[in-house]
Amino acid sequence: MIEFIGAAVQSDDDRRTLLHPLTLSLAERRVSVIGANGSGKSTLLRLVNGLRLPSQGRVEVLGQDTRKAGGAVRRSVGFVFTDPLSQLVMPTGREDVELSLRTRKLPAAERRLRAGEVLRRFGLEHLADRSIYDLSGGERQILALAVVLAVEPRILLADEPTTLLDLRNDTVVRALLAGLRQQVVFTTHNLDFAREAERTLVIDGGRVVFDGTPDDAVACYRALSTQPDGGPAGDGHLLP
Ligand SMILES: Nc1ncnc2c1ncn2[C@@H]1O[C@H](COP(=O)(O)OP(=O)(O)OP(=O)(O)O)[C@@H](O)[C@H]1O
Repeated sequence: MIEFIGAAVQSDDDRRTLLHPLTLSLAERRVSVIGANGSGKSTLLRLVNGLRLPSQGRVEVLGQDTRKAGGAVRRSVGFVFTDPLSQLVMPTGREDVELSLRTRKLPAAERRLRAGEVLRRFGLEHLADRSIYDLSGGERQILALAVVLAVEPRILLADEPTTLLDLRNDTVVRALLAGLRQQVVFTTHNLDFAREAERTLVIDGGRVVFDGTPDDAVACYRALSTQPDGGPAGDGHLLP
């Protein structure tokens, strides 16, 4: 369960509101977040794992305040970035998975064993000892997911996880995310992918302007995108 309680974000110089005060709870297993470039989608995701702290209000994840219990929140919440190279820090995939498992304080031999299991589960074993720079964008994206999921976070945040992928890898990553038992909150510009969620938020100018079913949310987003003053459509829950 993720709870925003009057949570708002100001820019670092305090001159812009990046996210207006937001109060809502997310308990669904799949939640998508859509909206124009720069509308605040990543900002909202970053609030959930404490990468960003709210300027006012608070965010609670699994009952823990991201400000007061940042470490515990980050242990429960995995984050996959759009660009996998921004989070793959070791020369090879195997080392990256092993590094991720270090946070679980396992002995080295067990880490190596577990890393092998994870790489096998994600179909990456044959690539595990190659330089990450020799992998394709899709292979890197799946590896980044494996690295994050190796420690079995209870919630996964994925920021445009399919943006860099071709059709085949897009299908692979979407199927992988669909099969996870974790709660997954993802941002995307792919409206078909957004529809695979149970609930969709539409963000516009730093405000969650619509919260409802994916189909209604997509209709709302289309209306916003085509008419300068287009309003939300459908039966979803409008937020002030
Ligand atoms: N630290 C910061 N200081 C000032 N402005 C910021 C900061 N971080 C983000 N922004 C701005 O906040 C706005 C929202 O950014 P955010 O990355 O959340 O958008 P987004 O909806 O994820 O966009 P995209 O679809 O392009 O990835 C943007 O205008 C961005 O430039």
